[in-house]
Amino acid sequence: MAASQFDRTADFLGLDNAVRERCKWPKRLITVTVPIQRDSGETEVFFGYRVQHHLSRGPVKGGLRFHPDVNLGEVAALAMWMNWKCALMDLPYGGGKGGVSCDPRQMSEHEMESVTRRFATEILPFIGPETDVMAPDMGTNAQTMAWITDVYSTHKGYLAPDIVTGKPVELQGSQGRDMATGHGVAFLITRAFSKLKIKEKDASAIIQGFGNVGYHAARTLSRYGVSIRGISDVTGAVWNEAGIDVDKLKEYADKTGGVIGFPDAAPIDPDDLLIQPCDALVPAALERVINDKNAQQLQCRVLAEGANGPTTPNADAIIEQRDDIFLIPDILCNAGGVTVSYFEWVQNLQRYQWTEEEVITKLETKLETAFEKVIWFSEQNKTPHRVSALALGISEVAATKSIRGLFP
Ligand SMILES: NC(=O)C1=CN([C@@H]2O[C@H](COP(=O)(O)OP(=O)(O)OC[C@H]3O[C@@H](n4cnc5c(N)ncnc54)[C@H](O)[C@@H]3O)[C@@H](O)[C@H]2O)C=CC1
Ligand SMILES: O=C(O)CCC(=O)C(=O)O
Repeated sequence: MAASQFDRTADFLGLDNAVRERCKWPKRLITVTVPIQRDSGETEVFFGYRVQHHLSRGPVKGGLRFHPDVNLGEVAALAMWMNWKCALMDLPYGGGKGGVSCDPRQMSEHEMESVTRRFATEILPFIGPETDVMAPDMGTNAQTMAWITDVYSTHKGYLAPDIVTGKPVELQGSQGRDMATGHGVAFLITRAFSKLKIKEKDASAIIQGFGNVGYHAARTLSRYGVSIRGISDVTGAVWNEAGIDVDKLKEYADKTGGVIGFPDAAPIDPDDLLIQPCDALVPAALERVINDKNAQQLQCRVLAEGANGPTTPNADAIIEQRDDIFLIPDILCNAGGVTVSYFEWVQNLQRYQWTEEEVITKLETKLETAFEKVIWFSEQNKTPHRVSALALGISEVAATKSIRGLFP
């Protein structure tokens, strides 16, 4: 998907073949084995990956994912998308992504810590505040980043908070990073609503995924007055036409392990959830969930891609034919996370902390600028929003590579 989106956009931009090839292929693909002792006493070997797509504009930046489906190809695609996202947001980074193929739902806290520390140790030679700065993604969180900070700092002999972002605030993490991605998704939905003349208090939303991105998107949207009708996670989906109390659902899901069984909403088939009428549909979990089977049936006004790669190219083609869906493409929609990660890195380099208000104000300014650029580009070039966002990101990277030149 990432490669075909790149090819389509590079064709549109008419990229010179030499630059095109240099933009397309990842610089480094690192695969490591991650042996740990499980609580049972048995040894298990996991596979871990880090892909550093390019370092032309600065260190690579991107999350670390723990999920059973993680593989080198997926991580490479996610790293490629990070390139264009960072460039679209005007952040001085290349794209990176990492992951360990493991199932956090089947692991104790101690086993998670062992996997994290061993993975960090294995990739130590390849990371650093000027080369590769990781952050949380699916299945990882602020605690994971704290363990990586500890491994790296112990190795260096001093505290190096700038080695990762998305750390706990107690360890010089940034105010606002935890909510940044979901808050950004919700903020951009309001920008799209304003273009479509939809009022928040009359609007409804459906959210797939109730983790970091889904929960904070739901929470912020409901604070704006949007009614959250349906929410799903790995345990199932729930529906309440009158609106779900997001804080209550969060309390319930934390206690029981998922949304299913929430007493103030009815169960609904997770696939059917995506095709219910709503003003905003937010896929905030997995890839390829909007595909050629359901794209024609979507009944949303705004499709806000909180997840990376939730829409297949076939579904894109269908959505482009429909003029009733306003797409906020992933590299724009979920860019709030990496933007506040950048703010965190800047604060860490300066050993200085900003307030939450400063962080969120700067975040919204950056998101608004990128959003308006994408809309402007689409109006000028009659291109779909995804192509516009990719074109803006890819052309920045191509320009950097061209001007730096190539050693003969
Ligand atoms: N955490 C961040 O700051 C950022 C995350 N993203 C992307 O957002 C997506 C979600 O990431 P996080 O919220 O961080 O992960 P997370 O691990 O905090 O939450 C993932 C959620 O998805 C749910 N889920 C898993 N399988 C599902 C299924 N089959 N149906 C419905 N829900 C399912 C899980 O139960 C969980 O609620 C990923 O694509 C990630 O790459 C993008 C930008 C930044
Ligand atoms: O915060 C970061 O550095 C990376 C976030 C991320 O992995 C993403 O935007 O997909």
